[in-house]
Amino acid sequence: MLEVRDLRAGYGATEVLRGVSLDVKAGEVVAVLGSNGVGKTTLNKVLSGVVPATSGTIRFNGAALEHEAAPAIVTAGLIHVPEGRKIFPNLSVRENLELGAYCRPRRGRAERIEQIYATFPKLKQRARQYAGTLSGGEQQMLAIGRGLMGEPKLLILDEPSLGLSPLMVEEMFALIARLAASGLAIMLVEQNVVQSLELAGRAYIMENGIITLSGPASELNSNAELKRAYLGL
Ligand SMILES: Nc1ncnc2c1ncn2[C@@H]1O[C@H](COP(=O)(O)OP(=O)(O)OP(=O)(O)O)[C@@H](O)[C@H]1O
Repeated sequence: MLEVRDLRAGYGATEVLRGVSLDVKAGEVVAVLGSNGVGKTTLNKVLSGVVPATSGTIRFNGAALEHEAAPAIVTAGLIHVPEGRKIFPNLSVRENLELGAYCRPRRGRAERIEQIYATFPKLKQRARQYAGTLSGGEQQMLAIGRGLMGEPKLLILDEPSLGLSPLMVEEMFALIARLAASGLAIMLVEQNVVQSLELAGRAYIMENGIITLSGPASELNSNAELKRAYLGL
């Protein structure tokens, strides 16, 4: 579904991605793991058309996306739920959800919102509240719900567990597992290594702008030496 080859990008003279290659197949959960500052968020921003690639290719369901702008990428079904949620605090929960569908036809939008409410009952309870009044966990759910409103074929989740209480982290991973069970392809970019490896089918480990290791998540999870060497666990 997603095929990234030798992707390079950065900010000004600073190259952050130094030739990243990875794949996500239909229906797969793929974890991209790595410590602070290795370039995970930059990768997500390039994949979603926010930061331009300097070279390399991004193919999504056969279409070349490396030169496309964000709206075309969203329309193609590659949707990024950003780190830090980036909800609109002064809009209501429902308005935030509606904005997630801006690339989709109006028809069917109300039904889609009802589907999101069925997945996230708390968002229904708070539909008319300002999004800024939600708890951190609820805001993360809203950000994911807003992403789902765009009808993703592949959902990129950037650090969905960041800043949440341990209980909320459990809830968040359970939610991601439910989304994956529905057949949605997910690229999970996380620092929460153990839970991500338990959920994902495959994983990539990123260090200093390149992928240094990849393989079945269960293999990485059961190899203490690899975890120590690559993930500092
Ligand atoms: N807008 C920017 N301008 C200049 N440098 C940036 C910018 N955004 C990120 N960087 C730098 O790029 C490098 C990679 O950052 P990035 O956010 O992609 O890493 P990350 O792996 O997602 O880390 P984190 O988990 O902390 O978000 C860092 O050195 C960071 O300082």
